[in-house]
Amino acid sequence: MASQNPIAAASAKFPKPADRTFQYGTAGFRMKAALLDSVVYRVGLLAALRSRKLNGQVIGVIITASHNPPDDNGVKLVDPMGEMLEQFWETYATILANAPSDQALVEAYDKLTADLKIDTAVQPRVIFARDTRASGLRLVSALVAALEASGTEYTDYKLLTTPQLHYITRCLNTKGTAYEYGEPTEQGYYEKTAASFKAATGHKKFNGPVTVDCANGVGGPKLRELIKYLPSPSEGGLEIKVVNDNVVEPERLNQQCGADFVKTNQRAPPSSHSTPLARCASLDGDADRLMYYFVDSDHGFHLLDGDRIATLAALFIGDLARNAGLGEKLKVGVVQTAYANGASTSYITQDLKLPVVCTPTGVKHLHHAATKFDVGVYFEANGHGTVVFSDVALKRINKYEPQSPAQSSSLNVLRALTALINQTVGDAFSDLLLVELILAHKSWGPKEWDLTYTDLPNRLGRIEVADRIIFKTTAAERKLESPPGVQAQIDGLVGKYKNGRSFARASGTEDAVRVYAEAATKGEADDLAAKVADVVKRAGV
Ligand SMILES: CC(=O)N[C@H]1[C@@H](OP(=O)(O)O)O[C@H](CO)[C@@H](O)[C@@H]1O
Ligand SMILES: [Mg+2]
Repeated sequence: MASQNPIAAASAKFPKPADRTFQYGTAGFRMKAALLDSVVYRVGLLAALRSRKLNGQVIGVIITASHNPPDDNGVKLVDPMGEMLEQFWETYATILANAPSDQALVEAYDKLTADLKIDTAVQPRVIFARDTRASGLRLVSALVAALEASGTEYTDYKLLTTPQLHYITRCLNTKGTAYEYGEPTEQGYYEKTAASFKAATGHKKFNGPVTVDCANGVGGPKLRELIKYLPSPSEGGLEIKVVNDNVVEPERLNQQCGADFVKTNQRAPPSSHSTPLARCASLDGDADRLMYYFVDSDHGFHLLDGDRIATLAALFIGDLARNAGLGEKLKVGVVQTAYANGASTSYITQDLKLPVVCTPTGVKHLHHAATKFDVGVYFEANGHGTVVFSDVALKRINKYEPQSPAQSSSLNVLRALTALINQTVGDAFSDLLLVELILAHKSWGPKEWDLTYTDLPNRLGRIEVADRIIFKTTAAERKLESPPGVQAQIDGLVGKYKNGRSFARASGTEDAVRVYAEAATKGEADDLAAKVADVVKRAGV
């Protein structure tokens, strides 16, 4: 009988809103927190199934809505190696989330168990954490109800940044193997990060402090914690000034601050009192994105976004590999999306002479493409990214016998970087420390970094249409194949602008079509974006 089934009984406490259809998208499930209880309950069930299917490996669940407003929330699953949930399982998540009743949910759960040949004797294991949103605790209780109803062993890591939970998931699943990733605790994360940062920095000097805007999210308290493990400024360590770290008033999360504010508005948070050439950085609400910026007395605000972090990392790691004597043996490549500034792509191919791959939007696509290189540097322009080292690359780096003191010192830095950089997912903390140590090694300020190439002026717009699904893309989202004829119109417009490039695609996270345009001048980029937007509007009615 349905009422005796523990899954149905617990589900009754988290009824699905009848008028809603949910979709596990690019960022998991994300929406107004008030709508999310049934979804989180069902994601808990899916986590149990996934862990059972993978022989009891630990699955991570993170409750966060990243850069979204404070009254949103979201939930995402983390696979055993700390990667995003395998794409095929997104469909199963969507099936469970949309089962119309408690009984239908049990049937869907049982059907998945049977179809996927899941051994019900396997003990599932799940870990979870949340960001600082007010709704987090309530949603945790829905998750716990699912884990208990499905007989899952679980650990609540309470408040963590998203990348910390990815790190711990990988640590737990690699413990005792040749690929052991680290201590599966928050403290283990700080210790590994701090030790490798110290080793990679050596005796290099930091030129003044970096101010970090924490979006009033979980990054604030966690960055303060990390700082305790880093060498202090009086010992020659990096001075990190933490700002926008108010988590006592959760309604301030991502408000007038944070990485998304800075990227979208192309200006510093109003609370910033930065002096010329001082390094500033902004995290997003779950600390997996990072933006840098500075002001100078001549030109005002300069944004150093994900493209800049990618190019800086690729430049530095390419040089290190060559100087260590591993230049031929480590193929470094960069992965971007169509939103990367065209000037960054030219800089990577023409100046750094490294290959660039363009993938569709969404970190999972970039991450996957990056693993095809020995050293794959991937970043979205919005500041989410990391560097992944293949197993072969790690072996080469660890086994290589340096032939000179110069090779030895480069090799040591490279080895330290493989530990510093969070290989599971973009991590604003390890990316921040990576940028800082590169600037210290090069004796660069933000201005020298900015001068490596000049961004093409660009414009990103958002257009609401009746049905965005009709906008179908090809060529890693750079061309529209439907509606018919629209791409030809866009090509016609682009051809009229010097250095013009533009594309339109349906957003995966919002009910809108995004239009991106770049051109030789700001005026032309705006003009091109407006004309392409008109084409999209006409096609979208
Ligand atoms: C132009 C842009 O910034 N798009 C973002 C946004 O995706 P859309 O599919 O464009 O809505 O959200 C994704 C998830 O956070 C992020 O990966 C991506 O970079
Ligand atoms: Mg985020």
